[in-house]
Amino acid sequence: MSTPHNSAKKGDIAETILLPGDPLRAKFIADNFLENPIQFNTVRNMFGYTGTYKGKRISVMGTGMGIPSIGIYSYELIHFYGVKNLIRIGSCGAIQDDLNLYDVIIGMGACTNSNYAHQYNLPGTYSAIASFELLEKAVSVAKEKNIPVRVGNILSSDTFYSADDTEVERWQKMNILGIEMEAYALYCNANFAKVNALTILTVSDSIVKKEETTAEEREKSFTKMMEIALELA
Ligand SMILES: O=P(O)(O)O[C@H]1O[C@H](CO)[C@@H](O)[C@H]1O
Ligand SMILES: O=c1cc[nH]c(=O)[nH]1
Repeated sequence: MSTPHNSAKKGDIAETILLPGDPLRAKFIADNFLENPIQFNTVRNMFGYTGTYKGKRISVMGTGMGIPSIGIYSYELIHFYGVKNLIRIGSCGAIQDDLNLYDVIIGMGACTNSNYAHQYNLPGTYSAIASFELLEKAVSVAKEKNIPVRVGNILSSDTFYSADDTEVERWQKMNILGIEMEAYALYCNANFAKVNALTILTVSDSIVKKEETTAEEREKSFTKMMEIALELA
């Protein structure tokens, strides 16, 4: 069985999967961290691999950028491939002054400016939250590895380039730590299906301090969040 976006057969994908936006970050993880990785997807160059890490079966696959893209991939992983633990490992723009490049953030919840949750026809707004089980485990792995993490609320934005240059300040006042573009949809899909999801982010740029990393650094050097996520299988 395959889908329009994934050529994997049922059983090719592990119950736990790491989900970077960038498919080349998925390849980097397979090449550098997985034992015996086997590639299960190349459709649209959205590379996906399954291997083992410290003897445990785990997969990694790109999701592309933005809510519609991760919405498709995570839905298929959950409903067609039986994936139970979905861990996004992404980059984000920090919007608090005390966050620096390469800091690791765990998204306990995600706000959004997207309409993704309208599909559920809820009589109110939906708070998209992470799995407590994965969150607790990630925090304890980070402590064991001596990796400082900030746990809090993030923003999944539909825009990378916004027409409104005053909006960041308002999210900042609500104690949002960083802005990325996928977690909200991942959390909606996971909660709707009653499976586990978590988002771990590395600060790739500071929107407030006007500092940024390069594209190559975003692909290859965000290893602290990868080391935490790999232990969650
Ligand atoms: O580095 P990734 O995981 O792609 O995450 C962030 O980077 C992209 C924008 O540059 C968006 O996908 C955003 O969420
Ligand atoms: O979505 C994103 C990702 C990284 N940096 C940003 O400013 N936004």
